[in-house]
Amino acid sequence: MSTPQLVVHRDKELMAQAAAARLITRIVDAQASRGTASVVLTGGRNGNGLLAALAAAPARDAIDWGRLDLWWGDERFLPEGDPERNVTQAREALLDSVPLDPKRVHAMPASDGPHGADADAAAAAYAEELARAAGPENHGTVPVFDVLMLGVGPDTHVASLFPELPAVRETERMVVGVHGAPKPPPTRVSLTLPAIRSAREVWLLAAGEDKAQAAAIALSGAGEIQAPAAGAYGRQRTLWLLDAAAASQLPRSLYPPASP
Ligand SMILES: O=C1O[C@H](COP(=O)(O)O)[C@@H](O)[C@H](O)[C@H]1O
Repeated sequence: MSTPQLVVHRDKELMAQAAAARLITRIVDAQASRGTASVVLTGGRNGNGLLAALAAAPARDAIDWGRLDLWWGDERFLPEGDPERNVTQAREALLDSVPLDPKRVHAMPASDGPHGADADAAAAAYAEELARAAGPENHGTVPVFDVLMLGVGPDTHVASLFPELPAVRETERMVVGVHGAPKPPPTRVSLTLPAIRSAREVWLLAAGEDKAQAAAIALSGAGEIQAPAAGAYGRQRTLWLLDAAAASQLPRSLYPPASP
């Protein structure tokens, strides 16, 4: 488990631009050392803000897009092309404008896909896809992702792991169907905490006043069942990327306010 590090930016626009720059560097470094890179995307406002900032960054051309694997931390279980699906929003924000290898874009199944409306079967299929991509060093379960990004919900949810729901208690499976989510749509597919923790780096994104309480709770020693964001950490690094509004309720010991 890596201890969370905090980076606080002035506002959400700067946070998105700085996080995009950080992601470019991380991908380029991984491709230089291992030939490929793997990134897990998040849905939500902050995740999509980062992708849009990446799309606008001239340095995006430093990435070898054909040697990048993209995965998702969660998906809203809706028909293909639904505007609320995380992959639809990611395509619009960035993916449609860069030369990715379609075979390396690992979207989670849709509710009108091969598994029909069975979110549990869709989750099992995604777990198999992850297992096929995992090398022997990963013990055959999930790849060691270079960067896994998570938006933090106002209720401390990450991916589609909501407080107290069964998905956040999962310790064996890497991907689960989520039923009865408090945020629409109620049916989702999500990586579990053990899958999230297989990443080298986990980045949690939180911008805006509505995230301030969630960040304060998750970073103040809350349990992961009550505050799923508290259980999200990477093997080598756990990075919270915040804007000043989201950091405004953090204890002084974690983030001292700016001097007058
Ligand atoms: O529904 C979801 O919400 C969270 C957080 O989204 P935000 O808009 O409050 O930042 C997101 O991380 C997750 O991927 C998504 O499915």
